[in-house]
Amino acid sequence: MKTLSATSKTFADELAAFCRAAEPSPEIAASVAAILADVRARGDEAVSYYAAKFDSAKLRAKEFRVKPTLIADAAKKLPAAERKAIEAAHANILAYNRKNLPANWTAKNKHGAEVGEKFDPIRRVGLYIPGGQVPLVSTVLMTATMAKIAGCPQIAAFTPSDPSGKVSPSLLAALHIAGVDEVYRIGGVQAVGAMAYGTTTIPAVDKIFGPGNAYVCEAKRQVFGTVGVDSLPGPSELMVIADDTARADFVAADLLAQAEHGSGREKIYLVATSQKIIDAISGEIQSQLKLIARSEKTQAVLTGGFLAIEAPAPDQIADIANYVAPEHLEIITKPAAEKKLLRAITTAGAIFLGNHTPTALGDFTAGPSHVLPTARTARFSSGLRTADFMRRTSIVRYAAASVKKANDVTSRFAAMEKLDAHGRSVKIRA
Ligand SMILES: NC(=O)c1ccc[n+]([C@@H]2O[C@H](COP(=O)([O-])OP(=O)(O)OC[C@H]3O[C@@H](n4cnc5c(N)ncnc54)[C@H](O)[C@@H]3O)[C@@H](O)[C@H]2O)c1
Ligand SMILES: N[C@H](CO)Cc1c[nH]c[nH+]1
Ligand SMILES: [Zn+2]
Repeated sequence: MKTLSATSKTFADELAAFCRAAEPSPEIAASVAAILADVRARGDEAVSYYAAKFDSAKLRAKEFRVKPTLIADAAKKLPAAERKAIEAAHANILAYNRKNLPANWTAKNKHGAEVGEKFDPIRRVGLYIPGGQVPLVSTVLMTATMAKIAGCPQIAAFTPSDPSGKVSPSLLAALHIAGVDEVYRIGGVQAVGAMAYGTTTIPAVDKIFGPGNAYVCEAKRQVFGTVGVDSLPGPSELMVIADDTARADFVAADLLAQAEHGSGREKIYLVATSQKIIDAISGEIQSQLKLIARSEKTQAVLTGGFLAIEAPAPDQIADIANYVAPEHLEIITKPAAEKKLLRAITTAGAIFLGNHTPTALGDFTAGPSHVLPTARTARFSSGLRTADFMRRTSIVRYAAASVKKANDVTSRFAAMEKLDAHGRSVKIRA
């Protein structure tokens, strides 16, 4: 763990350097570009090659797609307790995301013409469901649910298989419950390439959704333009802002939870109002680390990806949070400070308030999607929601009376832009 004081002269540079380490390195960018180019050139053959190389899975093209019967079967055999959990989370996610379904609208402009917007589902969407370290069953619900609410007619999901070609049965069951039956046992950059360019067996999608490790995230960045991408949700991040009302054991548990994801590039930040609080939480982290499974990968994040910052003043804390733009932000402070911080912090992916709101609730079941921007991209993008699965089209209708009212304005613009034919096309109707 690295500890900084927000009042030190070198603080801004040190914080910037720490954050830069979350961005994809030139080496990652170059290797991703090479894989994407190969998938574009060789299609299925390249997808098979990289599935063998990175996932040790020997897959022929005709085996990429998971048979729909296998997906339905996984749902049938799902243990009752797992079904109950998936259905309960699904209900919350559905309810939350139905609220952000955009509605068509029309209004009259100053000329009396009709103007408005209509929203349509994107025709074919691809969902990336991470599965390199562990199968993220919840990501199925956090993406597919919104695609369904939006009404996307074609939804294809991609997730890496294990070396024997198997995909987690719980993940397949979640896909069935969410209503997705086009599933490919392909992950990583090769899955993003297949979604973007299409192959003989995998039709290209119009937009790619979902989180992934640094390679997957960089691949999405590189294919943007050929296809749409939702945002850049990469390795998980959490910043906890804690004063002396924060329970050290709770904060430690939450930091360990996001460090646990295991790609090795996760980032955790503790911003505390005193060194005493940092010490108490660090002590808790060390004792709780002994209690969790897969602790070596978590330990690696604690060593290289954990930054503690002592910052006593709320303004300073808000500046730090706005700079880092963390994927998840927990604010565990006295009510007055919470109110101030909530107003001043404008760039976090998702905010969790108080001692009883661990980020894991948002990961699994609270309602908003856990697909959230990382690596400072929350400065300009937000978490996934239903509208991301839709296209918006503006609509305009002038009648003879309203076009007359617009003629003066359009002829002036046509003159300023020296575009005579533009002006004439309105004048001829006025
Ligand atoms: N920001 C979010 O919204 C969000 C949500 C959920 C999960 N996550 C993050 O998603 C990540 C999931 O990572 P994961 O690794 O478990 O699964 P993943 O499915 O994202 O990536 C696994 C794939 O990466 C590819 N890969 C591995 N090493 C490679 C290399 N050297 N070169 C090229 N490709 C390589 C392999 O093809 C493998 O199938 C975690 O970091 C987690 O924190 C983020
Ligand atoms: N914390 C991840 C988002 O960064 C979401 C997740 C899924 N499963 C567990 N956690
Ligand atoms: Zn998580």
